[in-house]
Amino acid sequence: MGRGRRHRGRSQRNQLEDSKENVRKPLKSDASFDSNIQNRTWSNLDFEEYYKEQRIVKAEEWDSFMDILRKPLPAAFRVNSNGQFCDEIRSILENDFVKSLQAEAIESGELEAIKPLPWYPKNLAWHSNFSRKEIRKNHTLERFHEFLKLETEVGNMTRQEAVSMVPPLFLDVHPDHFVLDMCAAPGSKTFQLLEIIHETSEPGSLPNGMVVANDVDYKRSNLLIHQTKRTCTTNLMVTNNEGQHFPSCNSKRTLSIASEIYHHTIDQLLFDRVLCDVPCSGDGTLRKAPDIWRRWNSGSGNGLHSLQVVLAMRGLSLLKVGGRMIYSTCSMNPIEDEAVVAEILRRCGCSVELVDASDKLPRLIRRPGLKKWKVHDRGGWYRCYKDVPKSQRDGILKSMFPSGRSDKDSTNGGNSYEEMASISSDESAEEVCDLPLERCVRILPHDQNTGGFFIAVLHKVSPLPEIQEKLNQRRNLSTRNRKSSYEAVSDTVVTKSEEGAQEIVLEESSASDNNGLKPPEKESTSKEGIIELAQELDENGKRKVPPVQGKWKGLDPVVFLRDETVIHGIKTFYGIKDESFPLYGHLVTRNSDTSSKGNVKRIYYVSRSVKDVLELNSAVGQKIKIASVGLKMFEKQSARECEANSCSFRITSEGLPVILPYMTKQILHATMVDFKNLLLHKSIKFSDFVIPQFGHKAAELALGYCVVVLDDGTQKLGSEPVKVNSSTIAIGCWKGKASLTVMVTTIDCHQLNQRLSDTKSLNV
Ligand SMILES: C[S@@+](CC[C@H](N)C(=O)[O-])C[C@H]1O[C@@H](n2cnc3c(N)ncnc32)[C@H](O)[C@@H]1O
Repeated sequence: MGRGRRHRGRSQRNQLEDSKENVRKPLKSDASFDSNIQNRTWSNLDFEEYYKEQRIVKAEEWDSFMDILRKPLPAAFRVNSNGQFCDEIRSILENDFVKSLQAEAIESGELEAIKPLPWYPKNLAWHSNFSRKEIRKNHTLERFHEFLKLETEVGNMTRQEAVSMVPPLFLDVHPDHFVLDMCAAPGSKTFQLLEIIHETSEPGSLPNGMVVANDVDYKRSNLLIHQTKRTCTTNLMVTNNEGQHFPSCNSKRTLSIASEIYHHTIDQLLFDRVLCDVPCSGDGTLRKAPDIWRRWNSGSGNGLHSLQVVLAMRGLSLLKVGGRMIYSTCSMNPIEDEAVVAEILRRCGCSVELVDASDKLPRLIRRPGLKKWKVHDRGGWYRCYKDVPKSQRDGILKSMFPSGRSDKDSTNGGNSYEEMASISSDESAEEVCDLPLERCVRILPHDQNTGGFFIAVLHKVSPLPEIQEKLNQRRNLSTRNRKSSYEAVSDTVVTKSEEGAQEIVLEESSASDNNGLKPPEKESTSKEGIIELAQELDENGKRKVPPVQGKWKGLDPVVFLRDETVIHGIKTFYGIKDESFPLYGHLVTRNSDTSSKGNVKRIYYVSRSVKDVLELNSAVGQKIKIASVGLKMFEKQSARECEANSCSFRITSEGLPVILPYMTKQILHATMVDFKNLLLHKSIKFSDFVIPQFGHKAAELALGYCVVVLDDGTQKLGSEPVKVNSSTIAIGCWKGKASLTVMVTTIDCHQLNQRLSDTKSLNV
């Protein structure tokens, strides 16, 4: 059991393989050069000229900087802190692999042992540096590689670039926070955020907070959904809005008739924390994506600057006063980094502060943000905006310069926000920004053998200036049509105006297999499909609750399951009491036909926080485009299985850890020997169990889904809920007429069996 368990179907694996950028290939060592890579170009003169001119490192460091960029990136991975076997895995890394590899390194003088990242808390993140050739030659490395492969496959470990692990650690997330991850796919940082949200939760208890993981790109969101499945969380909503237009769902502002009909407890969606990890040119990832050497030019950074500004501004609008936002990129380019931060500080005036994060993660080597830089395009270098010819001003914006001023601004004195930044006294010299940009965090590859990264921590101290809110809206509108060089942006979905809140679009949409996710399509604009809720009156002249339909074409609607027969059937069969684990109001489906005779196949459980946001979203006319929500907890059994019992839904592997503490029926307690036999043989006749009483108890259960809990001596048998703690091990099984059959994937059975063999402390 535990959060680490999940199924992984073939189609999902194929999707993973099909994915393109930013998604790691499964466990081929990053450090391995195959002949293909060796033949690639590992230089780009424009890149060298650009960064020399920007002085991102001192002249005497230049060679070390360039040398490391041409070396492959060490593989980095994290032990999932919510995984059930987190402590065991860390101990295997520290005591088994580190020691064996160190001994061998001393003997041969060649190998570098795997190492924990010194700045990552609790020794939970590691990196290793070896090639495939070395794996083939060394038995311990081969064993380590297999271990990493298996633990990643079953969800106990995650591959993630070291520097990409930093932003969630700077965000200071608490379990009761509402967190928005604005540009979230493929989801490695979302995974970390969820781990923090769940950090202090006892098994079965749900935190008050939640994460909204948004990404405009449907395919990449699908990867995120797959990746975060392993967290077994009910506190996640995956959305497909454009970040710069992410709705705040202000139900007070929208004159929505729907808000009279839908009950909602929060009246606006504001966040305690926002992670704004924007699309960028990505030259900090050169070591893992050497193709960038060939493609690099200064235009990509310039082309993304304004999108990055509007994304960050929207993030700040959605942030609660007192909240914190991280702006981050994996680019080393000041136009995408400091220039964006300077522009948002100018726009927000005193309402937003740049936080000095130098006391955070003291062992992480970082450099201060730049205070001066220049802008480059095909026409050459510009030191200030007034040098930019009129013909170039479409592409080169004044916000890209350290002062953020045009010539005209400086003669007129600028506006009150822009006065915060000034140009140096010598007008003809290079501009220097006097905002405290040194508080930004630059991570350079040669400092600790990583990729490059940029982070700014922002604190909202008061509401954004009203004028700025209006400007944001105008700028958002104008960027809506502007083409960005980032390919994902070309996929933008046209969103509706505020009036959309009054409309519900009646679009036919059928059930899909992936929590409502289907290929992306535009929000439906079919006129025939739109009905005004005001027209929907019943025979007594009262407004009827509208039929729930999908507003977003291509995505199934999220519908609360209200069917008493289904809910009662589940509660009775599994012995779940409402007061301990409320189902009503927390179950949703992605199919508008929720009658018991209808074709509801999957039922998702949502936390209280997610429920509140869903209700608010209904009230404002479904402005949030929801790709996936909650945790798949129940799945319809096959027709033959259904015949067997009164409840036609079985519990999913990912749902089991959450619901098990509240189940009082369909539970068996097995000794180690019978438990291991089940994992090994998958199906065992009642008469063949080693402990005959176990076989008898199994035979007495109702036909259908049941749970087998490994008995560690602490369980009281009877109708009490199972005493679940972090070391409880349980699997879902099918109780047939004569046998018990395991309903867990082969790889999960294998991994669990191995873990049980390794864990000597368990009672056998
Ligand atoms: C640097 S990646 C994010 C990586 C992610 N935070 C992680 O840790 O796995 C940037 C993401 O922004 C998304 N994106 C691009 N334009 C966007 C927009 N206008 N709104 C929201 N997401 C956008 C891209 O699809 C891409 O997945």
